[in-house]
Amino acid sequence: MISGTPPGHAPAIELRGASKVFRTPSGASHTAVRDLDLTVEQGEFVAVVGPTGCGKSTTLTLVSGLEEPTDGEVLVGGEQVTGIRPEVGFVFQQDAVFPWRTVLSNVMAGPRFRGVPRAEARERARDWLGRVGLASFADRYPHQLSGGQRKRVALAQTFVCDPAILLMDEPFSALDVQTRALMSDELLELWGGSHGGRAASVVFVTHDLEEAIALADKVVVMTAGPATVKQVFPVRLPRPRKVEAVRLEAEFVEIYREIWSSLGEEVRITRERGASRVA
Ligand SMILES: Nc1ncnc2c1ncn2[C@@H]1O[C@H](COP(=O)(O)OP(=O)(O)OP(=O)(O)O)[C@@H](O)[C@H]1O
Repeated sequence: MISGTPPGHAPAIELRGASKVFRTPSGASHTAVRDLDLTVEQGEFVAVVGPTGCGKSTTLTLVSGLEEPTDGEVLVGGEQVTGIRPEVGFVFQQDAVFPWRTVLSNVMAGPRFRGVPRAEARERARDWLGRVGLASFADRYPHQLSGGQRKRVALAQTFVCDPAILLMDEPFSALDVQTRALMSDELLELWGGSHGGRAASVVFVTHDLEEAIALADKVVVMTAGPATVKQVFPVRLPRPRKVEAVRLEAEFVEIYREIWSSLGEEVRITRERGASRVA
């Protein structure tokens, strides 16, 4: 797996002084993201943590092209983002599966939508179903699967489109702790073999600091809303990693402590604001 942006190449993602102001139904304006600078190098796995409601999802929607920044710039591969781009894949908390389609048909849907001939789409879908351990579930419907299996379908659906960039918004938060650890390991394996073996560039939003450290090359701590980058922590734990094992390493515990003291402060600010609003 090759990671990092080669000289002369643009980073995978760049946000430069990006801000997003929403208009609320009452007509007031709400700044969700303010003056945010963030760079994700090619092949880099970046985890984003921050207090609830600070603007993490909004940051992802700016990169995805679903929303435009009110100010500043958002670039993907050195180009201004003006809409949804084919090389960007998403995995969200809710599974984006079609309930009336079989697992195979769900995984084929992305390539078919992109004009891949049916036979080739089927072959690629079967290949990815094999890689996520669901080869024998191809004919099932989503409601006949467990939460973890549905999440695997969602991963296969995303990776089958060979994304250069992967945006993940709390993808495993609905899963139990054990399944979550398993899925994190699987994600790391799939990521290593993604995008023709060059590894996709990932932005992974999570509330779980352990998950963030176990997965990422760097952890970005956001401020209490409006979101801006407070601090960036490189995670130099060796790869390949197994999340359950890596958690026990002294270096992991050390970096956890450091990031938590940075993040905890923002969580406290957010809580105090909430309390003063209630009061
Ligand atoms: N379309 C919208 N219109 C108005 N306000 C919005 C809109 N989308 C988000 N917001 C507000 O912007 C802020 C940031 O929301 P966002 O979903 O980005 O936070 P988050 O950090 O992802 O939250 P959480 O951790 O709880 O998932 C919140 O106060 C939210 O209410």
